[in-house]
Amino acid sequence: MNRTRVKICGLTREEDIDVAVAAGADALGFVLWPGSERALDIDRLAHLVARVPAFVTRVGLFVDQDPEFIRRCEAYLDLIQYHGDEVPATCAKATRPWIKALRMRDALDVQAAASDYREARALLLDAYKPGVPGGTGETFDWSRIPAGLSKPVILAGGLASTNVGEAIRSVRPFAVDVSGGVERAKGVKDHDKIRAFIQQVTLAQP
Ligand SMILES: O=C(O)c1ccccc1NCC(=O)[C@H](O)[C@H](O)COP(=O)(O)O
Repeated sequence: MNRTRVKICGLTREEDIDVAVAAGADALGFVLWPGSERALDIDRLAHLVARVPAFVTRVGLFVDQDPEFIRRCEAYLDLIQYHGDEVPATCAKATRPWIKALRMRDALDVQAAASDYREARALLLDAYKPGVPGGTGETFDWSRIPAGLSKPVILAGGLASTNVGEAIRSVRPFAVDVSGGVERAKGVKDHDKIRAFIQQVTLAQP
């Protein structure tokens, strides 16, 4: 069984990046969608990613945005996270590897989505809240995740140090993704919460 990877999302500050890296984060998420309170512009993205060491994945998060803008951001990113209603053909415009976030609304057929988004490197499964594309801080019913999906699962939505161990034991995801659960305010990470979260992931390994 592989170690569960950890992505810390919604980073906006240098010191939070340093703590996440030192604590063992595998991937760091940067929100490039201007509707978010955690949003960065491209200059700030360039500045922040300059301190990310080799072998830590720089992930850019977009919500139904102009492919040209995404293209310009790609210079600073290793992986694209599509977090809106992008169809597979739109996702395929990226020149970087990409993942697709799926919000777990009742009607969603996860198996069908896994085959539709066949070029995705993973599916990020997140809570569904009408009118909010992501970063809701809410969990969803993990039992809705089908076994044997053809894509690696990145589990997101309302995770924190208090529930991530249970989440890993019940879902066995490829990775877990957290934003609000390691914050003290939107875009301002709590360093103790980051360390506690990654410690609980480590403790949950079989
Ligand atoms: O963080 C945002 O503001 C955001 C805005 C629009 C789409 C997605 C957004 N964030 C996604 C994430 O931070 C995570 O991938 C995931 O949704 C987990 O968030 P949380 O429930 O806060 O841990």
